[in-house]
Amino acid sequence: MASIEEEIKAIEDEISNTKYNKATSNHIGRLKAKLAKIKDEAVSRAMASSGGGEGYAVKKSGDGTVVLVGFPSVGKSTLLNKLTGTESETASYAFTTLTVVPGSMEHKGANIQILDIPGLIAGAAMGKGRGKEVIAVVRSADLILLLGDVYNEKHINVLIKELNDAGIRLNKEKPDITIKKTSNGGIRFNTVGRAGLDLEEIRSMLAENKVMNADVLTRGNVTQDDFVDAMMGSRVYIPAFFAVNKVDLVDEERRQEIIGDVTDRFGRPPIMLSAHSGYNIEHLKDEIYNQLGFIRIYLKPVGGKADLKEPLIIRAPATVESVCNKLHREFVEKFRYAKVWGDSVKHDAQRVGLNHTLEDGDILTVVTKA
Ligand SMILES: Nc1nc2c(ncn2[C@@H]2O[C@H](COP(=O)(O)OP(=O)(O)OP(=O)(O)O)[C@@H](O)[C@H]2O)c(=O)[nH]1
Ligand SMILES: [K+]
Ligand SMILES: [Mg+2]
Repeated sequence: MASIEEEIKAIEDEISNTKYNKATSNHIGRLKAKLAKIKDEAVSRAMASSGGGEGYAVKKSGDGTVVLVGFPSVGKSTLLNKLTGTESETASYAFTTLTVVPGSMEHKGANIQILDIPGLIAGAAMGKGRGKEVIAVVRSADLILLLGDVYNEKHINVLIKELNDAGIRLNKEKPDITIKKTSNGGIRFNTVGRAGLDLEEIRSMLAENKVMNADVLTRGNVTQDDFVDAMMGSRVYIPAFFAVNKVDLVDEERRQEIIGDVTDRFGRPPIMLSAHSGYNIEHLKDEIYNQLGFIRIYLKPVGGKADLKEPLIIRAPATVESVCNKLHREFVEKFRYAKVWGDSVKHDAQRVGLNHTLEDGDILTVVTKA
């Protein structure tokens, strides 16, 4: 019997050797669904049997959490220390860091949690190295900082593949797909806007998972891969960017070569860093702040003046409810209504409810029951 690796390889080969067209689309969809099933099973089996037990319990804190992901010894801990003043152990040998080390960075009024973790190696999604623990932490990130160094930028594809195998989708919106299993009636498919898929393809993919009856709703142009992800579940969608450390060790020509390489492989240029010399560290802080998508909300007590000096910092999209939750849980429990001045409303002092979405610079008053 073929090993799982061989089975996976055979399906991957068949998918890439089959041209996608009307005649083959159902078959390809079926293969993709089958591949996802085998891979997910292999991953959960490997994870269940690999050591490490509990994983690391790290409480998220602050206004957003960034996880530093990279091969051993690219300088994750050195960078954490530089950004946050933490003292995570650093050394020239691989797997110096064996747990999660949290630090916190103040930038432009935001309090950002940064997590330093053990190095990630090929096979991590299957539990290799500290894969099990590392993947669990990465899945909880609000933002992933992929870190390489000047010697290994070509391996960026390995990082992306491991995260992908672990169900982590980078820089991608979660596709809008609802699959509701039913007890009869076959597959019913509704779509809002131009659908990327047709009923037959959807039927083939679901059949591979032994789902014969379901109501399916998609919005926008979704692909087969998106559909398989929705069907399998447990996928996370996280923004990420790439930085290359230790640029102090190479000349300008090599730097340009690295920038070209990463741009080709990742689709966007990296931030070139030196955690040792501090080169581009301020730029990196700005990038982290921007990528987390913070907005500022100015709070105005009932009958008082708005505090225009110290806004509340929160990630977009933010509703009145999420701001209330950040302030104190009583605000939600005793909520009557809120008043808003700013871009998110048509007129000043507009009354809104908990599910109103706020915009950067809004002024907010929350009125509670006595
Ligand atoms: N030249 C140079 N060396 C660096 C830089 N940043 C880190 N290093 C060195 O690279 C080595 C590895 O650094 P660490 O911070 O331990 O790397 P890590 O990614 O945390 O490693 P693991 O925890 O083992 O995965 C150490 O010897 C650091 O001093 C840098 O900007 N320039
Ligand atoms: K190291
Ligand atoms: Mg380390």
